[in-house]
Parts: sequence; structure tokens; C-alpha cells
Amino acid sequence: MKSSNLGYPRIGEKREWKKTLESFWAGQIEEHDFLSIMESIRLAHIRKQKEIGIDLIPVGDFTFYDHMLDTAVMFGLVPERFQHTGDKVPLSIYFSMARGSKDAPACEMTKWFNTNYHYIVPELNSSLRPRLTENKPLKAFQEAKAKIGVKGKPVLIGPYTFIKLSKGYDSKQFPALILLLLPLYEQVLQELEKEGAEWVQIDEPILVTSLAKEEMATIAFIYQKLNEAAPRLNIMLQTYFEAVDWYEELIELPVQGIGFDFTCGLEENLKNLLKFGFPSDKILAAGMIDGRNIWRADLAEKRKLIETIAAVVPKDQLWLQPSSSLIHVPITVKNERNLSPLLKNSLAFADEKLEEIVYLAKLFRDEGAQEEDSYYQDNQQAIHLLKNDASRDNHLVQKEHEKLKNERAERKSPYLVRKKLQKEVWKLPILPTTTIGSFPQTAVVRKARQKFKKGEWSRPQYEQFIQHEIQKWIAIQEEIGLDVLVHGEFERTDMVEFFGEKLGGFAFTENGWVQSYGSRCVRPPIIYGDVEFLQPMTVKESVYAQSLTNKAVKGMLTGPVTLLNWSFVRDDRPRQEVVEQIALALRKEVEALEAEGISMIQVDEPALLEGLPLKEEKKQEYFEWAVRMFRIVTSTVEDTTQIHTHMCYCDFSAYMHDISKMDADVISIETSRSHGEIIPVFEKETYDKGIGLGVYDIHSPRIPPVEEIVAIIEQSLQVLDAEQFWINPDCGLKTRRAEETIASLKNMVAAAQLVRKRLAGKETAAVEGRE
Ligand SMILES: CN1c2c(nc(N)[nH]c2=O)NC[C@@H]1CNc1ccc(C(=O)N[C@@H](CCC(=O)N[C@@H](CCC(=O)N[C@@H](CCC(=O)O)C(=O)O)C(=O)O)C(=O)O)cc1
Ligand SMILES: N[C@@H](CCS)C(=O)O
Ligand SMILES: [Zn+2]
Repeated sequence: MKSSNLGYPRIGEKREWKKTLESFWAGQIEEHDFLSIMESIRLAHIRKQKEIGIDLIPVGDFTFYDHMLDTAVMFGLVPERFQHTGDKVPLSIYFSMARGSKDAPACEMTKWFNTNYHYIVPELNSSLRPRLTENKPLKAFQEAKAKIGVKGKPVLIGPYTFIKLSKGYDSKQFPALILLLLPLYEQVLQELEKEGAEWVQIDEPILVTSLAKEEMATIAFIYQKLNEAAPRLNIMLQTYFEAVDWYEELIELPVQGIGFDFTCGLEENLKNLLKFGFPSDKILAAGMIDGRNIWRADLAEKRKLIETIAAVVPKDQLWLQPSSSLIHVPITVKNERNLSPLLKNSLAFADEKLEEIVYLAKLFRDEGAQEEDSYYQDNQQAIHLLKNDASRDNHLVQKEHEKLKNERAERKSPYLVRKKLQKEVWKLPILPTTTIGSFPQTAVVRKARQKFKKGEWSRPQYEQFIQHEIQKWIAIQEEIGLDVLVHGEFERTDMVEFFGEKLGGFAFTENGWVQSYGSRCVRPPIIYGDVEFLQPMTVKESVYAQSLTNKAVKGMLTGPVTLLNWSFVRDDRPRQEVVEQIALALRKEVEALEAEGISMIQVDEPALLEGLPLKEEKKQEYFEWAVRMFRIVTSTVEDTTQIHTHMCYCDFSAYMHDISKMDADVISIETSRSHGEIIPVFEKETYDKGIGLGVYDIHSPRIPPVEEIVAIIEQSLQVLDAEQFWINPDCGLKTRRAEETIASLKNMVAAAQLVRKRLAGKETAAVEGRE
């Protein structure tokens, strides 16, 4: 029984990776130094996995930004607007695809399945000329072998997943694209085989989504070809994040191993394994240890599970591994200094998860020595202590939660009634302009927070600083001419961490960073106990901001589903119970805001769609409870209180109908990076509430020209009524610099004014009978 890993976090124990990238982008280090620091980070990760004792160490999982982008670039799939000529793609173009350049908007970025990791969406269109610009897995394999003596397991995204997650083609072109890319995959594998690689891990997570049975024939064709191309190279076909639908077909594929997720997809995958068995000529790679959560595994339970599997698949045909790549968890618990000893001892991040795997594999290889037994005892003791920790229970919260069952969660009046009342109260112009909430989190803002955290600044000093920022940005927004203002979120490190810190039941790490996109990381809080509202969390800043202006200032909080999905959640309670507790707490915040005169309130739910189950048949049930959670938070307010929500980074096209049930008066969604692809949805679907389709991309430093924004607005107005349309950027502006933000927003307001003028002209013309 071998131990294996699927992917190791890139960011480094002290986020060295992130810092190196950002220094390079800022021009503080040269390309040569950048490459050499990156190499040392990459090799350190392999060395560490070797020391932990992993038998099959992944190579080629490292990236300078994102693994989907790497695959596109490896195959020369550089969109025309980046004007790449020649073969090898230079770093400048690689990063322009990710981040945009002065002349070319960035490629779209979206959620990686149901995680908080975002990938760059490859663009496949007929003008592209796919070719192998470099064999990235081969280079990684050679490097690990030459520099550390490790014969790694190269990792690549499989062709089916790669094409499915790309854009720019229609379904009729799908077979042609496969034929175009397959020879390149074959070449990659042949070169790996020639170099002496024994195994290659080909990730096909798309296999856990609801595929039609016919698709399995195409997948069989692909793997037949790949297998024939490099007959001495073993293919581990890797699935993760859920169970597979077509188990019987899958196990017959001409590959030498198949990886299944026995955490998220446990029930279904195990049922299939026990029912249909597993071929005797293949390796079963069992995803045993949760790659998405941070709790120590119960080794007694895992032992039993392995025994169950081993009754079907002989031990020497089994690999033990995490359920997915470990990029979704922090690196090590070792450096945590502020957690309670009980909690710290209950956690396993990437390194500790690999230790669990190595322990279990050794145990089943009958190498369970004395020290391993003490490891087991320690594990069982930790599990026992956590289970019995009374501090996780809050009886008041539990009692309140009980009452929630009978609640209808409905606003006082239906939307059309509210709309009329709100129009009278708010007196907004047509096409109101606003932003999503955050303004630049500059180095000065972060420094201030740091000083407060370290005790160098007193609370009044820090609060005065925050007030000063709010004051500055309220003035800027008024000067720009925005209609609905925000306070700017300067007091928040992160939209999830901030609320976690103020609610009861959450715990925090010091170094528990996880990559979210590119160099940007988040530190998900840990939901440890029952979640409780302790005191108002956002009222002071919102009330202060409102006191500075006659324009409306939106109250701003993060919604319950997002707080749930972007935290590491206790696993001793159903997720639904946890989210209900969060919703109850947030409702108190909404009520506190309203009581203090803040009657336009945005409850952000960017992770609501991300949490959608990967299987079609589970989606409706999810929507029902997720939508209900939003309504629990927002339904007790007056009709004149305008509830906004915001979502980003998702493909909304199939879900506007469900989203409408949230009953938010106004929604803002990201669209500009997907270049307006959602717009056709509104040709078919009626959406009657207020809506802002983001008019410019906030991930790029590029300042969108007025005409470009006008065109996007006009495009939206082809399908949406001007009376319902709002004008806003795609998402919050915390990652942008102040100058960029101001320049972009000025263009946005100018664009809104131009379109308003055009609409007014049209109205006059209509009155005068010219139209
Ligand atoms: C909307 N998005 C979010 C997602 N998930 C979240 N949990 N939160 C989100 O907002 N998912 C989808 C998207 C992803 N978008 C982003 C956008 C931006 C970031 C980001 O900027 N992350 C920061 C870290 C944020 C943070 O907590 N900053 C702290 C400072 C922490 C720090 O770096 N400290 C330094 C010292 C600082 C100093 O001395 O100057 C240190 O410890 O070394 C803060 O603001 O105080 C990032 O830098 O990556 C993430 C996701
Ligand atoms: N209000 C948040 C939403 C991000 S999704 C922000 O503006 O950063
Ligand atoms: Zn957003």
C-alpha cells in the first residue's frame, strides 16, 4: 500500500510565493531572480513531502499563477489580443493573460468547481494554433529527479476537463477540439515515458459532475489514445470533489489506475466499489483524508474504511492519498501560536494530512512500529477531547435555533409593492451608480491594522484612522458623482474573517493562508462552536459614513452562505444547522443597522453559487436552503428598506430564476470579465428586480475607457429595462490602487451620464412624436 499526494500548496509557509510574485510584478526583482526563488520554493515542497515519507510525490502541480492557465499556455492557447508570436510564451504574456495589460483585457476567471480557488478560463476558438510550447510536466519531472533525486508523479489536467472548462466554442466543435488537443497530450506523455516516468496523474474532476452516459464513450476514446501513445507510462486517472456517476464504465477505461474521493463522495463511491468491484489490473487510489477541511482524521474510522476497501482491492493494489489537491488547506499547524491547545491539537493542515496518510499506509504495510502506535493514541485522544469539549455548545443559541423551523422568512410585501415605496423614498436617478463595497486596502491601511494588532496603536487611535479613511472616500465618491455610496470596508481584513472575529463560535489561525486566485490569499476562519451574535459589527462605521453625506450609504455585510462556504466548518453538526445559526446572528445585525437609520443594506453572497453541489440532482435542495438563509437574514426589515445583494466569479446563466427567489430588491453580479455572456439569459428569462451587471473588471489595473463601458451598458439595456438597471463595477475595489479606482469610477459615471442623456433624448423624441 503506497502513500501518494495529488498536489501541494504553492504559497509557502510564510507566503514566500505570493511575496515573490508581487515583488516581480512591482518590478522589484528581475526575471532571473524571480525564477530562481520560485525554483527554490518548488524544490522545498518536494523535499518536504519526501521527508514526510510520501511515496508518490506530485510534480508539475506548482505554478506561477494557476494550473489551468499553465495548461493553456503549454498548448500555445494564447488569445489573439495578447499578440503572441513564436513558440515559447514569455512571462509577460503569461501574466497579461491572468491580469490584463494596458491593451488587452485579462482572460475570464471563475470558480474551480465548488471551491474558493479561481482558475483562468482558457479561450478556445478557431483562430488558435495549438502546439506544445513547452512540456511543463516533463520539466518538473526532470528537475525533481536531477536536483533531489525524486522520481515524481507528473500531474496534468486531463483533456476532457480542460476542454469542458474552457470557453469560446460551441458544442458542435467539441469533437474537433479533442482531436486537435489529443496529439499534444500524446506528445507530453511520450516525452515523459522516454524520460523514465512511471506514473502520470491526469486530473479529470469533471467526471464527478453530471455527465451524460454518451460522454463516457468519448472519454474512453481519449484514454485509449493516451494509453496507446505511451504504453509503458502508467496513467492514474484522478477524480475528486464528489463521487463519479459512471463507475462501471470508468473502471473499464484503458488506464492503469483510478483515483476516487472517499470523503465528499464516500457513500456513493464506496457503494459502487462494493457492488461492482474493481479490476485486478488497476491501482485504486483512495482519497482517504479530506483535502478540503482542516480537522484531524479519526484514524480508527479511517482504518475501518481501508479494511472495507481492502476486502475488495488487495492491499498492494491500493494507494492512500488526500481526497483532492492540498491547495485548499493551509500548510502546517506547527506555526500556530494563538490557538487553544485543544483546538490546535485537533487540526491537520497539508503537512499533517500527509503524515496521516503515511501513517495509515505504513500501518497496512505492517510497519506499524512502537512510535506509530503512540501517534495513533495521540490521534484518538485528540478526537475524544474535541468531541467532548463543552465550550462548543451554546444553549441559548441552540434554543433560538429551534424556533427557526417554523419561520416563513418573507418580506412584509411583495417586490412590486416595495419597489413603488422605495422609489418614493430613495428618489434615485435612472441608472443609479454605485460600487460593491470595498475601496483600496492600501499599504497604509494594512499598516494601521498591523499597528493596532501589535498594540502600537490604541483602539481610539485606530478607529480615528478608519474614520479618516471613510471621510476621505465619502468625499471622493461625492466628487466622482456616484449616487449610492459605501463606507469602504477599511476596518476589514477580509469580508469573512472580519465577521468571524466579531461573532461567537469562530477561531482564527495566524498563518492558515490558502490561495484564492493568483497571488491573493485568504485565511478562512474556523467555525468551532455554536455561532452567536455578540454585538453590532458594522453599525458604527455605517452610521458614521451616513452622517457625512446626504446621499444614501449602503450598509454592508457578508451573507450566511458565504460565511459558511469560506470558513472551515465544524464537522460534528450538519452544515445546515451551522448556517442557520449564522443567519440568525446576521439578522440581528441587519435589524441593528435598520434601527440606526441605515435602510439600504447589502448582504453579499458571492459564495452562494460556489456552494452549489456538483450533481444536478442535488442542486434544487441546496438552492432551497441557501435562498431561505438569505431570506432569514433580510426579511424582517421594513418595505422601504432596500436590500441589495452581490455575487461574483460564477456562471449565473442557468440560475437567475433561483437567485430571484432570494427576493433582494437589487442584485449586482459580475459580468464584464466574461464579456457580457450572461446578457442573452435575460432575452429568455424575465428578471423583474433591480440589477447591476458589472460594467468593468476590477481584477485588472487597466482603466476601462468610457466608450467601452457605454457599450457594455447599452448591450445590457437591450435585454433589461433601464428602470431596473444599476451601474457598478464587477466586485469590490480592495485590490486596486486609489488612482486606478478613481479614474475607473469617473469613467463609469461619465458612461452612465452619456447613456442617461441618450435615454432622455429618446424620451423627448418620443414625446415630440419623432419616434
Ligand atoms: C471576494 N473574494 C473573497 C474570497 N474569499 C474570501 N474569504 N474573501 C474575499 O474577499 N473569495 C473570492 C474573492 C477573492 N478575492 C480576494 C481579493 C483579495 C484578497 C486579498 O487581498 N488578500 C490579501 C490578504 C488579506 C488580509 O487579510 N490582509 C491583512 C494583512 C495580512 C498580511 O498580509 N499581513 C502581513 C503584514 C502586513 C503589513 O505589515 O503590511 C503579514 O502577515 O505578513 C489585512 O488586511 O490586515 C492578500 O494579501 O493576499 C483575497 C481574495
Ligand atoms: N463587499 C465586498 C464584496 C466582495 S465579493 C467587497 O466589496 O469587497
Ligand atoms: Zn464580489
